Amino acid sequence: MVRERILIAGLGLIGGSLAKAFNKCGYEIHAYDVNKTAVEKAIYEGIVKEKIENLDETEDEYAFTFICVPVLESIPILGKLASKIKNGIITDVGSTKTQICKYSIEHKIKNFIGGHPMAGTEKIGYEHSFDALFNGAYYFITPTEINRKEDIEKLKKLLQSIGCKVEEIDFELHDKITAVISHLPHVVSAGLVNMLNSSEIYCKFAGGGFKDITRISSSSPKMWADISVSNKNTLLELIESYIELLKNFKLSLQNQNYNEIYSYFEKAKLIRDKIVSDGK
Ligand SMILES: NC(=O)c1ccc[n+]([C@@H]2O[C@H](COP(=O)([O-])OP(=O)(O)OC[C@H]3O[C@@H](n4cnc5c(N)ncnc54)[C@H](O)[C@@H]3O)[C@@H](O)[C@H]2O)c1
Ligand SMILES: O=C(O)C(=O)C[C@]1(C(=O)O)C=C[C@@H](O)C=C1
Repeated sequence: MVRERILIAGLGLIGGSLAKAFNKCGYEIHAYDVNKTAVEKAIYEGIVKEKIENLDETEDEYAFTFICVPVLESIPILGKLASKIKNGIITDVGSTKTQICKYSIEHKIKNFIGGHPMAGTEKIGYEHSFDALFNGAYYFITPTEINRKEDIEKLKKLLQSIGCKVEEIDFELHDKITAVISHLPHVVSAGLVNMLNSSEIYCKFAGGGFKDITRISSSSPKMWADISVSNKNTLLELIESYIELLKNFKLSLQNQNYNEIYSYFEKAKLIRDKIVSDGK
């Protein structure tokens, strides 16, 4: 029986995890990456069937194509792939959606549907990928007016088949939401680590609390620089709000207003406890 083919462009943590999940479901995976050793390892492991050397020579033979590279690299790759792939669905996994979706509209790429799994880790590269990464995770898709209904349904079904909870959302709203729950937290986490300035005494004694709140700072600098730049305006607004929030806390502390100080922590505890218990 002929297996449906999926092309993965960018075989790192996310591309590799998708490759492993789809391979398990019976798809034939072809992969492209500037890092040839990642693709070779995946072929050796039996996850990937074929290495694509040059995207300019891509055949129009894929039911689905996933672009899984850092967001600023994604648009040129979409441009190349869209000129080759006319039948199958092209999607991406980038953490920001406005730029790539606007590009697809401007260039009338009807078979492109933006996507973004709300699942990941702080690890980088194919060697850290695993097939269960998306199981039970929310997965945003950001269709636009140029997409065909049947393509949207096809992509949804594929993602559901690897355990994702698929949510359709407008691409600009997506970037506003993820700026709050993901992009600003990464900026803040990196800021807390940078506060240590590599000082030996701080690094030596940093304990569970510090490691918990800064786990995500071990993520890829390229990935986060790209995300920050591509969601610049929303992130700038949020940084202003966050500074305001810290200023208010500072004022409460300066005024020794115990009730306000208490409320700051109490409010956070209530919201955070609810997020955790709802997610169970
Ligand atoms: N890591 C996460 O938690 C997470 C979660 C959801 C979405 N994302 C998004 O997924 C995408 C990939 O992130 P990742 O975590 O897999 O990163 P990664 O660094 O693990 O993998 C990226 C892969 O892309 C390859 N690559 C980079 N530029 C390329 C290019 N121009 N052409 C071909 N290959 C190229 C790299 O060699 C690497 O193998 C990013 O857009 C990111 O925003 C990441
Ligand atoms: O768990 C982590 O390490 C992540 O940073 C994952 C995380 C997130 O911020 O929640 C990172 C970026 C994505 O676009 C989606 C998920």
